[in-house]
Parts: sequence; C-alpha cells; structure tokens
Amino acid sequence: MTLNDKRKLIFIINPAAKNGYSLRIWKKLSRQLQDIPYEVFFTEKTNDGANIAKKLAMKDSHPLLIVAVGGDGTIHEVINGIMQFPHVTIAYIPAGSGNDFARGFSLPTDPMKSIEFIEELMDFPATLFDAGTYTTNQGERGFFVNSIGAGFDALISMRGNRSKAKKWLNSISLGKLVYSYYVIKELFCYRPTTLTLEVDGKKRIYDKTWFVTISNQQYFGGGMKIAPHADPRDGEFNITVVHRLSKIKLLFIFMSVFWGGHLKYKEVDSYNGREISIYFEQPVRVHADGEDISETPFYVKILPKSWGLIQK
Ligand SMILES: Nc1ncnc2c1ncn2[C@@H]1O[C@H](COP(=O)(O)OP(=O)(O)OP(=O)(O)O)[C@@H](O)[C@H]1O
Repeated sequence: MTLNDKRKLIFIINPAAKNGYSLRIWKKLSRQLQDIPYEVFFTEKTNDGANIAKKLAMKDSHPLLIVAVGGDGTIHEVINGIMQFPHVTIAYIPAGSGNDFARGFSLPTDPMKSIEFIEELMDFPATLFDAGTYTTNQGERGFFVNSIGAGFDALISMRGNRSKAKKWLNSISLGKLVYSYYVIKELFCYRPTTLTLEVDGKKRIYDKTWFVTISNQQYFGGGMKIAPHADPRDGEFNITVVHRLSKIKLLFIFMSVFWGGHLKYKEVDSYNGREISIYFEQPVRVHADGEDISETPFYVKILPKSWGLIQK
C-alpha cells in the first residue's frame, strides 16, 4: 500500500447500543484519537448503520476503514452496507450487550484495547472472512456474518429486542434476563413443527423442530456456543437443528449450549453446508445476526472471503 492508498478512517456509532454505553465509550475513545484525522457519523434509528455505510462506500472510491461502534445489530447493519465494496475495510469496537461478533471473530471485548490495535493496524492488509447472503419468499435480501436462524430462538430474540424491560435491565447490566424470561414463557406456548432443509442439493426432513441455526461463527444469543465447529474462513456454514425433544430436555440442552455440550444429544444434528433452503410446515420467525428479519421460507448461500476485517 502506498501513502496515497492509506485508508480514510470513519466511525459509525450507534449511541443507543447497550442503553447509551456505546456513546459513553465513544467519548472516551475520541479523547484517544486527538492526533488522527477521522470522520464520525451517529445512527438515529434502525438501518441507519447500513444506509450511512453504503452512502460512504458509493461516494468515495478511496480505501476506507469503517469502524462500527455498538452491538451485534450495529455491526450487522454496517456490514450489510459495505458488502460488495472491496475498497471498504471493517473494524469493530464492541459496545453492545451481546458481543457475539467480537467473540466469534477473536476480537478483544474491551473497547479501549480495540482502539489501540485498530490505530496500530489500520493500514495493514485486512483478514478476509466469509459472509452469508439470504433471500426470503417475501423478497427481503441481505447479508449476515454471525448466524441466521429460524424457529424458537428467532422468536425469543424478537421478543427480547422489542421488550421495554430490556432497556432498564441493561442499565443495571441485567439485560440478558429478558431473554431467559421469554425462553420460559414461550416454552409453554411454542409448537415445534416439521422442517425441510435442502442442503447442497440433498433433502433432510426433521419433525417437531424447535429451531435451526446456520452459523458462520461459533457464538449466538450473547455467548452461547451454538456451533463449536463453525469457522468463518472455511467457505462453509455449520448447521444446527434441534428437534424431537420435550420442553424440559430443551431447557437442559439450552443451558448446555453455553459450553457447546449440546452436540452430544441425539436430538441435536450438526453438519456443514454451503447453500441451504429452509422451509417449515408452519411459518416461523427468522433472525439474521440476532435481528428479526422475516419469516420462513428462506434461502441462504455462503460468500467465501467476501469482506475484510482489521484483526490482531
Ligand atoms: N440512535 C438510535 N436510537 C435507537 N435505536 C438505534 C439508534 N441507532 C441504531 N439503533 C438500533 O438499535 C438496535 C440495537 O443496536 P445494537 O444491536 O448495536 O445494540 P445492543 O442491542 O445493545 O447490542 P447487542 O445486539 O450486541 O445485544 C439496532 O437494531 C439499531 O438499528
């Protein structure tokens, strides 16, 4: 890279992530950045992260380093904005409640440590990672980098994200309690249904399915190791299906996901794939990187080494 090719540094900040923690972190970070030129943009509502990133990428063909500051929802939006713009590289400062992106891509979870290595490595070659692309029957399209999933987990994630209680529980660092509440509540109402997957041309049918998760990296749900064998650089997804089990056993297996112990149960199936169609007999909710997007059916495909991240 020549001097002219040095990346322009741009921050996109979600000031609302983790109930304002993100904005407090940014105030600290900006003091550290006093000698470096940069531009900064703040999101105001859902999807601003993607729209701001896309506008910047389209406007400027100079190499850009866009640093997302916020939670998993923020990095999800920013990456959606820059996919297919190879002159844009991504960096990330974790300032949300879940931190699955930081865990899954081996980034420090401490924002101050993150800014130090971003400053140090901002003009070095980026590491290229896989992403997934999805298309639903309703016509929604987009990208994901952590995981996409349908069924019980997507319903919990939608209920939790929309919950008003999450805001004030986040302010006392107990935001995750909201999800535990909805797990127990929905457990009594949820009706598992038949899932048909077509994975790289091969059909697989699962009756009484609770959920399917298609993972690019290991973590989801704020630190649960749903896909211990997923690797975001291997050109494949790791698929996890949980089916045919009682509510009590689901709770037990659910807890074992925190250390990846769920794979030993016969009701949990796990294998790799690149191109997958997902159909449930009764439509169920779908999340992409923990954000509610639509309902089934939908189709996903791996995009190997399709975006660059500054990584230590
Ligand atoms: N200024 C804003 N005010 C309110 N919501 C915003 C604002 N900017 C962005 N958002 C929305 O906030 C939502 C949550 O953001 P994000 O996921 O980054 O934080 P979080 O929920 O605290 O963290 P995590 O997803 O890691 O648990 C996103 O869906 C995003 O679209």
